[in-house]
Amino acid sequence: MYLLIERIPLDPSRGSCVHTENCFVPISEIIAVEETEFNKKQRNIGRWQKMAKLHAFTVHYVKKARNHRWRCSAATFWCVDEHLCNQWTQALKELLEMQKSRPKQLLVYINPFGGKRQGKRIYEQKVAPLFSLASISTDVVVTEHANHAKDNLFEVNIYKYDGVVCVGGDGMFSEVMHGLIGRMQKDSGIDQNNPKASLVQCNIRIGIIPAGSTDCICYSTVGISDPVTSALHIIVGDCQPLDVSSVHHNDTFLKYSVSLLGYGFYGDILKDSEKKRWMGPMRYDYSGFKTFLSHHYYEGTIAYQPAKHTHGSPRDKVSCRTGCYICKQSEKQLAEQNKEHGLKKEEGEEEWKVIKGKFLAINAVNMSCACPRSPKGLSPAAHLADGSADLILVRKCSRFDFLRYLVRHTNQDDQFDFPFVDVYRVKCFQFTSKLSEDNESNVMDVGKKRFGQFCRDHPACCCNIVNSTWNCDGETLDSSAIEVRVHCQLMKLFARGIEEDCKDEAGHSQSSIEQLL
Ligand SMILES: Nc1ncnc2c1ncn2[C@@H]1O[C@H](COP(=O)(O)OP(=O)(O)OP(=O)(O)O)[C@@H](O)[C@H]1O
Ligand SMILES: CCCCCCCCCCCCC/C=C/[C@@H](O)[C@H](CO)NC(=O)CCCCC
Ligand SMILES: [Ca+2]
Repeated sequence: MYLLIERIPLDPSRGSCVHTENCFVPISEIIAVEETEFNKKQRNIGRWQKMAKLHAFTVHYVKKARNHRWRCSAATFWCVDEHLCNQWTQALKELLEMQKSRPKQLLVYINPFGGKRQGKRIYEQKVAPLFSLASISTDVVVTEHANHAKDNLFEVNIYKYDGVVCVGGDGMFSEVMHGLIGRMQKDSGIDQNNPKASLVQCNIRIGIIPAGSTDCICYSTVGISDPVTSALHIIVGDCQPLDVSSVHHNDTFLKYSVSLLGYGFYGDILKDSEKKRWMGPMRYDYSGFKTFLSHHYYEGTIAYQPAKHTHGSPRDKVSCRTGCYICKQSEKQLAEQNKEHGLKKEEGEEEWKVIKGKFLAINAVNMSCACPRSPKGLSPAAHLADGSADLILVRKCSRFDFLRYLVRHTNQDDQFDFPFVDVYRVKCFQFTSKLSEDNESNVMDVGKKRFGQFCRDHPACCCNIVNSTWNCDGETLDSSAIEVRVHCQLMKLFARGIEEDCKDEAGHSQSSIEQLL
């Protein structure tokens, strides 16, 4: 159902400078309806001036602008008949009440130190007024230390909320996600340390108000990193399911990941950049440049099981978009497989592919990982909710070739069209570094551990005999040997995926409005 809003010049004698503009607003994209005090002095109401009393109501609605940006716009409708005005207000309010997916009560966590340290200001100035306009009540926690939000989610009555909002970057989102998923498993008696456990889906949606350094999860699921746009997606009650990878080492749970699990290049950048947090988002440019120059590669073995249930491929030219067909099909396919065979049997039966090599980077991404630095992301055709991850292996190559590969993160060219880059769509994988293989196979050879940082045989070859670290959504992992499994649609966001290109509708008039339906 739509509301047609037609803006017409109120004063025909001045009509030349006030243009007519029509738009259809789906009821689902109305933010609020308010009774309005109509103040004659504020407006030149022309032909209406002689009338005694005007009654008015205002509809606040989502206005879609360029590049997936949403803004809150308003249209005031007025007439002389008070009863008619009340009927309209009432009818629209009832329609809004029927939008059951809209949140009424939210738990908000603000990281005051994420990104440029603007989280608190962004929430107070840009988001809180919109929540209040939409009659959403909130409990707000400004975090005092790392893991505050995560620990808090194990203590509060989460079931009284329609969603949890995090104001911060990917690290803050990760905290809230760990809190929510961990809490759900605890309440259902599921042991997270079991890598084969069937995890319980988390139906409490998370909203991300971007205020971090990369904001990759927000950008990849909404199409823009913009606090007002994200607040509006929360208000209208959008829902985007999301795949989550669990990461284990030797039957011990390490972390969940939704964006990038990166070893080598992205792990090294993260490790170096953590020491430079005071630089803010610039730390990634500094550490990125340094890591690029160091050109370290790492030896190891990867074993993976291909994601046969999904129709897509990482080399597809089409991307995951709102209402994605591939995500829906993959979910159905997985559910059927699990019903027929049971998870353990099915996984046990399928073959593992094994790859040994020297790698500059190993990137496993559950989503495109698009962000302002890389608008198409590390795997442009990755899907948000298809139960698979794209495993990208960048083998040892020259600095120049690696630079060519990195430049393709930022332009339209195919990132996988290089002889030293391979990409696979997988449902699970394991990685062991050469160093840990050697240590395991020859634990008595303590001499190996005593070498300095670089390869003894080839001091200038950049072959690192220490391990790199895994970058797990912007947090480092303690272990280099890991076992990863994708859990299809384990959680949900207040988002709708990236919408197909919508035309630019920016630049509406602020003139008064007459109701036409
Ligand atoms: N009050 C706090 N003091 C210190 N650290 C905090 C606090 N609240 C949260 N954190 C931690 O700060 C880390 C980084 O935060 P956040 O992700 O918001 O910003 P960022 O790292 O700049 O951005 P991005 O993750 O997008 O690169 C998170 O891992 C979170 O655990
Ligand atoms: C010569 C031009 C070369 C330009 C290369 C630019 C490449 C940019 C790619 C960015 C990919 C981001 C992937 C997302 C990772 C997040 O989970 C993580 C947490 O926020 N961010 C980083 O690790 C921060 C990673 C930042 C890397 C710079
Ligand atoms: Ca996926």
